[in-house]
Amino acid sequence: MQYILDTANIEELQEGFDLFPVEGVTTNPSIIAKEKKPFFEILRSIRHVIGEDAMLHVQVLGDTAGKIVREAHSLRDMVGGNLYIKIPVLPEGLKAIKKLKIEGFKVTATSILTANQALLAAKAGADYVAPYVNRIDNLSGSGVQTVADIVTMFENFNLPTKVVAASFKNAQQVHDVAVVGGHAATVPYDVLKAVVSHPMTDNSIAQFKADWERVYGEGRIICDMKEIEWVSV
Ligand SMILES: O=P(O)(O)OC[C@H]1O[C@](O)(CO)[C@@H](O)[C@@H]1O
Repeated sequence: MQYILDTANIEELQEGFDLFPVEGVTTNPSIIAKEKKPFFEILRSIRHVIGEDAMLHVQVLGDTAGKIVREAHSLRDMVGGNLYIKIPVLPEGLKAIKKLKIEGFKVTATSILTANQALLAAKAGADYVAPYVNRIDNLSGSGVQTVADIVTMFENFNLPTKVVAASFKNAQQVHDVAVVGGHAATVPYDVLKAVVSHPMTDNSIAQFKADWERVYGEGRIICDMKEIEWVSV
């Protein structure tokens, strides 16, 4: 499963890309608006931090296929790199996906709440579909089951489209999406940190350190000959 960071915050992206095996970034208008800076300035800063090869998924705002296609062209000109145009899965969005795929754009279909919507987006040519796990859960549905259904549908019909599950609020949702074969998960940075953390891991490390320090003093191993000899005495 690919891990993607769901944030436009530059400090989070610098730290997240430094520490974690993340392969890209997703944004949407709400995530961008939180940063309170000019749109293209934010996107260019993100591209600078993550490099040209990492995926950057950027959502359009247009409500007709024509407007969406024009926005996609501007994004390609102004941001570039490994760019995915995020398009909401409305009828005009499906039309835009078909047009943009003919022009060679990479596309992520977003705002997906049902497996039916995901299948239509895949048939239109989307590279990724983004079902909203937590928002589905909040409507008494099962976000994870929706992801599982989409994965099954794509397998049934041999579709190359990948599922990038989105809208996560906790680590268990990320776990469950991986178990059902979601190809990617786009997660806020705090959720990604929750995925790696466990209190017993911290306890174990504290215990190792205390045991070491009781015998050897300062807790460190440095790999030059002097230290190795010292350690092995
Ligand atoms: O429910 P939330 O946390 O607002 O998430 C909505 C999701 O929509 C997306 O735009 C889909 O890619 C993500 O950026 C985000 O995870």
